[in-house]
Amino acid sequence: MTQAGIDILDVLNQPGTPAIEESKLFINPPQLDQYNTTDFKWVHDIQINTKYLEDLTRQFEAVDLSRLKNKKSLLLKIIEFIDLTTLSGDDTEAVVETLTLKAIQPLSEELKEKVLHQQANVHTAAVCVYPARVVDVIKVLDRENARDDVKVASVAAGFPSGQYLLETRLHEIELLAKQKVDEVDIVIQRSLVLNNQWPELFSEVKQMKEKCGEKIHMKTILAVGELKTSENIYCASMTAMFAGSDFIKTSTGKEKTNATIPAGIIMCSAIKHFHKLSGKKIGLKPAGGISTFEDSVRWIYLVLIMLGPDWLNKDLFRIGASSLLNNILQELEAL
Ligand SMILES: O=C[C@H](O)COP(=O)(O)O
Repeated sequence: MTQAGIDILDVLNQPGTPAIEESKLFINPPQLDQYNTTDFKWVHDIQINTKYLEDLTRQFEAVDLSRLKNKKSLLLKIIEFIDLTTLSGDDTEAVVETLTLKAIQPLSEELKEKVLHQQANVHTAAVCVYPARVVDVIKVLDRENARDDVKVASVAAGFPSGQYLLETRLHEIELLAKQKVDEVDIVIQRSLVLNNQWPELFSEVKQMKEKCGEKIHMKTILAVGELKTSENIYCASMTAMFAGSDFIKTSTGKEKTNATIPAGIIMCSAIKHFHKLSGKKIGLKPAGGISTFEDSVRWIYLVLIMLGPDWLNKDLFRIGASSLLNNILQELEAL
């Protein structure tokens, strides 16, 4: 991309925009009408065209995003996409209080004056914590009268490994539902993918969604860095969506490899296929290692190109991140 001042929503028509021929992502075009959640035979026909995936990844990574116009509104938009996260063993009530206040009011008075003028305040989409810290988030949101502004999200289902008995994992979600969280980020048991136990994966995720009910949005973390193949990422994405996930999420942030562009391409393709099949729009949440403006814009751009502008709202797109917000604030200060 060589022109100066290109709006993110104009990039579709710019030279240098990756021209996606989605069917080329697969060696044989996926037979969507064969997909089912009973015998899962279709899984064996999925074969990703690695060379095309590499080409596309290169194209996405080569796009020059440094000349985007209206950086300020893009930075503010990114704040609204963030699930502001702390997932540490040493999280305390005080740590979570500070984080939640930051989610409610990320901009200092001075910065607000500088960049927002008379506009309404900006918040992050959610605060995301371990189950034991949910109570701390709710306490602050209630006290600040901000329960409608920022969602309460908890990781669950034996996060981050998923290596707990199903009964324990389901019970954890049940307890979170009683605490009235808005969103639950469950993690799958990777062994079910690695051993091709697709009906079992479907059944587990479905039971988890049943514990969430309709009101609680369930984001399913695939831990793509541990799924070994692109085919597994695609099939796990489809299975999670068939099982009722409202979002699919790349990573816990604890794997050696977290959110990557090739995984994002495959997940977007699965979301597109699921939309074609069911008419339902499922959200995407890249998470893990996303810490800069450039990282975030690249994901926004990927979603825009692969899924279209309809997906660029916080009901369908989130960025899970612990350190991104501070960097975005620094970028705003530097404007
Ligand atoms: O879900 C969110 C991730 O755990 C955050 O990962 P991060 O600490 O690399 O930003």
